[in-house]
Amino acid sequence: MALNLLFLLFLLLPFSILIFLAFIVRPKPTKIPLKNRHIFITGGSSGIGLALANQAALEGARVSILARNPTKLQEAKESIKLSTGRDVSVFSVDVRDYEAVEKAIRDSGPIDTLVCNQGVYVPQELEEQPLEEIKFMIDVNLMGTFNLIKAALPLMKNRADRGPGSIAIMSSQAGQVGIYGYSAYSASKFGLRGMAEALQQEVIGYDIHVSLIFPPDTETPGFAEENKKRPQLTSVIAASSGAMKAEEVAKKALHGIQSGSFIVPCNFEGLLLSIATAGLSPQRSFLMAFAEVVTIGILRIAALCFQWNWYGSIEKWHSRKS
Ligand SMILES: NC(=O)C1=CN([C@@H]2O[C@H](COP(=O)(O)OP(=O)(O)OC[C@H]3O[C@@H](n4cnc5c(N)ncnc54)[C@H](OP(=O)(O)O)[C@@H]3O)[C@@H](O)[C@H]2O)C=CC1
Ligand SMILES: CCCCCCCCCCCCCCCC(=O)[C@@H](N)CO
Repeated sequence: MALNLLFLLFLLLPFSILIFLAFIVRPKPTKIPLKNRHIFITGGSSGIGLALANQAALEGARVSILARNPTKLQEAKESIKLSTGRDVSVFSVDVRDYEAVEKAIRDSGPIDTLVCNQGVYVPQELEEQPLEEIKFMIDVNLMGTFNLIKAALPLMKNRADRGPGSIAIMSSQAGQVGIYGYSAYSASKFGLRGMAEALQQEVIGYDIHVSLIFPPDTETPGFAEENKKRPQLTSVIAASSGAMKAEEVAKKALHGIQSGSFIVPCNFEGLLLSIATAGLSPQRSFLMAFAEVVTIGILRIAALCFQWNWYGSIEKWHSRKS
């Protein structure tokens, strides 16, 4: 009996510690507003970025968008004007060009929320993929985001009494788990996570909150292109998490950004994936921290089942080929 009680206490220990900690370190919930504040969205002329720009404009934000193609930017500007009645500023810039990025950010005025959403994806097996394509993804997705943040930070830090700021980075579920055909793309997105974890520690003192967004496959013009040449196995494995509409992803992303969450999953599978891969990333919500701690074990089992299933598909695919 005494032994049973001791065992029960032992089991309850992690929960008791958590509840105790909740009382001392109660994290204050941040609300990072959009209304009348400046949000700067890269890749804002298409897909998820365009949906983000639209919804932010609807919420009363001052919106700037940046992308390369000026025609697509103009079309985006007109479509946002039509659906929200608001004017957005457009900047035709390649994120790989640091000087041009710096100039656009300076010209756009003080930024409250920077959304680094530009991204390119060309899936292929590493052995077949030309090095130029690998470098292209690393340069646009990872280095481009370094360029943006490096240019924006000095100005974001000195926003003088404008309330909390935010830096949001568009990753992908392929930035939480490596997927067949995505060696370069996953590397670029995993890289963003390392950067974001370090950056959050560096900028919290200026009341700037970093958010990493992890969408599954999302119906966008870029995805339609990708789908034409995606290896079959990539599609089979990615299907484990279903597909979303750009508007749904944008809605989840804006909600995550406004609540100052570090990890922002977009669908149910994404939530499980985020807990299974939480690692040492920060967590502001006590409720989520609690959920993470109690479900992590069972989610590791689920993760292994997914992996076994994926390796099964890979094996089947090889035996069918030979
Ligand atoms: N769709 C999906 O399935 C998923 C997408 N994501 C991520 O979401 C983000 C947006 O994807 P999605 O909406 O599908 O993409 P789209 O291809 O539809 O749009 C990409 C946007 O980025 C811009 N862009 C691309 N390269 C550059 C560059 N070098 N400099 C400046 N702007 C650039 C494009 O404009 P332009 O070409 O004119 O420069 C366009 O506005 C990406 O980071 C992607 O990795 C994550 C998970 C799933
Ligand atoms: C513990 C339980 C785990 C639960 C489920 C795991 C499912 C993982 C699926 C990963 C899908 C990756 C899609 C990437 C989409 C993308 O980025 C491209 N379309 C290019 O933009």
